[in-house]
Amino acid sequence: MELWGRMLWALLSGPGRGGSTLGWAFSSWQPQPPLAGLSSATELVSHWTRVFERRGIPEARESSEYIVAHVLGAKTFQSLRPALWTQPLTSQQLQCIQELSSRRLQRMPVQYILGEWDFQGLSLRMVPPVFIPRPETEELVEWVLEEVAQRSYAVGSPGSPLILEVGCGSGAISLSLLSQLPQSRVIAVDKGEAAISLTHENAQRLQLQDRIWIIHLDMTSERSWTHLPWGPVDLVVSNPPYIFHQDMEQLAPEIRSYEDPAALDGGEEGMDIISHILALAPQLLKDSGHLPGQEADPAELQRRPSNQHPLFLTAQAFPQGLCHSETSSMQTQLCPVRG
Ligand SMILES: C[S@@+](CC[C@H](N)C(=O)[O-])C[C@H]1O[C@@H](n2cnc3c(N)ncnc32)[C@H](O)[C@@H]1O
Repeated sequence: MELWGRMLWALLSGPGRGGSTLGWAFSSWQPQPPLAGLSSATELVSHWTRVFERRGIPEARESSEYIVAHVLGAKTFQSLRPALWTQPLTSQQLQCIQELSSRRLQRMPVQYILGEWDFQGLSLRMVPPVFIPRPETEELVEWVLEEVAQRSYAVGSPGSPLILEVGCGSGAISLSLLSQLPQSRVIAVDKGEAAISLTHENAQRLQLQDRIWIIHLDMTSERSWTHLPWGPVDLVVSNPPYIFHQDMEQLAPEIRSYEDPAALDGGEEGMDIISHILALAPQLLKDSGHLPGQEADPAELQRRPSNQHPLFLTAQAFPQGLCHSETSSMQTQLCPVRG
């Protein structure tokens, strides 16, 4: 995950921002002949690190280590048995490393190249263009877990809490919550067909399909909320599209070329989806009387220099309403203020 923390900054900095020197590496890339003379994992990592560096690929060493480790059946290079570092690779392995590395030269994110990535200890399938879960989103899961731990529905009550996730993407948030809250149920919605299909696949893969209802739904459509199964919910959680529309062009090639723009583009003020969620929350939440977000002034949210607005709302009243706190250059959070 450390890779992502650093890689993400590079990705979001993008060309022309933060002194990035990156350009479109693949424009000049040509298929390369087999790597005669290179045979061990260590040599291959060094070779591809140099190639990536020369082509301005971010996280050159980490990228090559992940690729080589993956082909050798490990998650990280460090977790490979030391004997494998120096052992000659088969020609099939060499070929495979070359193919995967060529995708990295085309700026494909490592997560898509490997086809899987860990989130909250779960191994999730990753398929373009479904949004790759960011490490910051793990914090959102932690807040929800903290919140649930403080509420009575956390203990012993089957089917509780009932959680709605708006924009489930790969299913990262929903499935993490299900795996850590064995009594909970989740309704996961997304307007992207690829996202819905990947959430289904990840739910099956993790054997969590029995407690999740996955719905293909555009949450901005009028009729959308009349057909929710299981009635009003205890919690609404979302990591909605969050990039200001005018910043979309500035995104790094990894994001711009591979991730679904609909997962990123939050409209002119970055608030399109979040405003919808706040408006709908009284209908969606149990104890519909009180929406913790009522005190959140959308105008104030819009003034925030945010790139990301993860959010969760609960059915319980929080007298102090919502606070906004920025934990990194990447995100603004909405969280309940506790008394
Ligand atoms: C930033 S991604 C978050 C994905 C996932 N929750 C995560 O954190 O990895 C936002 C998701 O919201 C979905 N989305 C965007 N607009 C939507 C809408 N109007 N209704 C439902 N889902 C939407 C996108 O398809 C995308 O999967």
